[in-house]
Formats: sequence, C-alpha cells, structure tokens
Amino acid sequence: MATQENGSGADAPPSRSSSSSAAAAAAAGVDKGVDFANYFCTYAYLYHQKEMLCDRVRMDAYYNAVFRNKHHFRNKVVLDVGTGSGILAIWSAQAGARKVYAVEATKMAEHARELAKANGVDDVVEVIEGSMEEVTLPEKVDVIISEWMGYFLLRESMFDSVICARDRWLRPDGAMYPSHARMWVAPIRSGLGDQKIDDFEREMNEWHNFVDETEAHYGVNMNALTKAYRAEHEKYYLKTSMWSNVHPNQIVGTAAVIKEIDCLTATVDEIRSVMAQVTMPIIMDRARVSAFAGWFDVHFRGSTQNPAMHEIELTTAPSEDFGTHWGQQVFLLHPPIRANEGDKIIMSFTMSRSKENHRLMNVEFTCELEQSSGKRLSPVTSKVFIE
Ligand SMILES: C[S@@+](CC[C@H](N)C(=O)[O-])C[C@H]1O[C@@H](n2cnc3c(N)ncnc32)[C@H](O)[C@@H]1O
Repeated sequence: MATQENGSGADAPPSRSSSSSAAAAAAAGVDKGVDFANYFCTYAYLYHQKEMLCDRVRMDAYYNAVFRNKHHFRNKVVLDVGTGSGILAIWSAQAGARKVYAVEATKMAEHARELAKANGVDDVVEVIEGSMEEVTLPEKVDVIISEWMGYFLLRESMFDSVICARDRWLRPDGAMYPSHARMWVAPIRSGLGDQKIDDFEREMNEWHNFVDETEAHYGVNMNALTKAYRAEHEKYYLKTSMWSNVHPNQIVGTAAVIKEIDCLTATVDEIRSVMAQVTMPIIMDRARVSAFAGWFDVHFRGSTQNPAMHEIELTTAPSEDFGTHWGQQVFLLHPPIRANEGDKIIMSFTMSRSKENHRLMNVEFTCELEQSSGKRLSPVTSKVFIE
C-alpha cells in the first residue's frame, strides 16, 4: 500500500511492490534486503491488507471476474502471485479450483493460511511463504491470478514477479487474471477547493503577500528567502506527483491511452519504460489546464483459446461515485496552459524506473498546445517523480 500524501492506497507506496527474479534483481542492481525492508514490510501488516480489502471497486472486479467465469477455475490449478490475506486464493477455491498455490513473500502468509482453514478451503489452498521468483511448484498451472497494480499501474514494479511466474509456471494454454492493462492520461483543471492542484503562481503570490505583511507588522523583510521558498515549492509541488481523487468534471480534454499491456505476452523490457506521444483534443472553452491526471484500468478477458464468459473491467478513472485506493496520479503543469474547445494538446511522455529504487518512477513530459488555427504555443516541460 502506498502512502503517498493522501494515498492510503494499498497498492501504492513505498509499499506495494515485489522483487524481480534473483538474476534480474541482481542485474538491475536491486538489493533484496533493502527491497524487503522498504517494500514488503508494509504488506506484512493486516492494517495495510485491510485497506485493499476495503476497496469496493477492486474487490467487486476481482470477485466478479472469478465467480462470473467459474469455468476458468473449476477443476483447474491456480497460482495466486502475492496472495496477501489470501482472498483471491480463497475465491479461486470457492469457484471450484482443484488446487491453488498461494505465494506470499511476507509473514502475511501465516494469516492467509489461517484464513483458508477458517473458510474450509485449506485442502485446496496451499499457502507458500516465499518470494515468487524463488518458489518451486510441483506442477504447471492453468490460471495465474494476481493483484499486482501500483499507482499509475506500474509503480512498485510488481508485475515483474507476475511475468516471472507466468514464464515459469503457466501452461501454454493458461489464462492470466487480469489479462490486459492500460495506462491513461488526461489534461485537467484545478478542482474547486482542491488545494492539491492549486497552481504554482497562486502559492508564490501568497508568499509575496506574506513577505509584505511580515515587513509591515514585524519589521523584517523575508525576501531573502523567496528564492529558497520557490525552490522548495518546486521540489514538493512540481517535482513529485500527487495522489488525488480527481472529479470527472475536472477533465478538460479527451483522455488518451499511453500504454497497453497484454499480460500473457508482456516482457519486463516492455514495461521497464513507457514512451508515448499522444494528442488530446480540448473539450471545453476557456479551460485552464493546470495538470495531467494519470490512471489505469485492467480487464479480465481470459485467454484467446478460452475467453471469459463475462469480461470484467477494473477502472481507476476519475469517478464521482466510485473512487479507489489507487486514486489518480496528478502531475502539475507550470505554467498552466490556457486552451479552448477545438485546440489540441500534444504530449510526449516517458516513464522509467528510478535508478535508486526500481519500484519508484521518473516521469518526463512535454506538452504543446496546438490552437484550432494551427498555431503552436511554446512547449511546457516537466520532470516528476512518482514516489
Ligand atoms: C497488492 S497486495 C495484494 C494482496 C492480495 N492478493 C489481495 O488482492 O488482497 C500484493 C501482495 O503481493 C505480495 N508480493 C509482492 N511481490 C511478491 C513476490 N515477488 N513474491 C511473493 N509475494 C509478493 C506482497 O507482499 C503483497 O502482500
């Protein structure tokens, strides 16, 4: 779970991640001890697991994916990568699986074992405490189920572990749950009373007022600190993305997909960095584009040979009624861009893993406004860290 500001997001934080295979981890310079201390530790707490278990959008999607597609589970062998409390493994057993291997890196495995027993499926669910990359199963599996998604999909890099599990243990005709994933971005305006995406200039104006008032009332001119304040402000407000529950009416342009993943075929190389160039038509007059929101969705479609009877979608898009613990990641734009309906924003986007911590992401984007007349305004560039 993640503990970005506001993000009680279970799947996000310096918390929800996993390790890559031992070899891949070593190659990527990942210190497994540090990874365990920084990433896995939070998952060992029931408090954190409960936050994920309380996310109704998440829970309903997985529940429906399993129980409305029982034919994928009945008499099948299932692998749950990162079982946590064991919920997905227990559902798989209740849906008729013959055997479920439930792998969990942390001591949460003990609780999962207890829960499987208390729910009468311990004869089917075998909880294995260990890192997915290092565990050996006695047989290949028909289905891999996992809830691996972090903030903006890829934060935490847990999908690496799912890929590793798939390549080692999934039968050639097996199915991935979920089977597909997408990353989205959209230009947004500030929400009413939404301090988080209030723009940079407004904050700096407040500082200037503060300098004037301090001098007037207390006789000390604080202006010598203006540069430092600006730098600090830039660091915290512009260089780091923010967790937010964006209201749909904040979206001022058509959302665009920047990455599509087929979970059956994706490779770690394919997700190590994300690069895209997208065009987003503005859908509102006098829009002040102050930020971009990023989110993801996943789909449960089964496999080509054995499609789902009922395709289920789990979306973390801005919603008036159904927020998720993932929320959206908001990347501020400085200066904001003024745009009108008919204009387009052309965005070049890259996201790559932080060298210091492969589970955190560096995002870099450039936005150019193309007005309906064809005139292009100067591009605005930003480098943002998803921590
Ligand atoms: C987001 S939680 C999901 C928990 C549970 N499946 C659920 O849906 O509520 C991910 C879990 O995967 C575990 N995990 C992550 N990477 C793993 C790995 N490489 N091997 C084993 N467990 C891992 C974490 O410790 C965490 O408990």
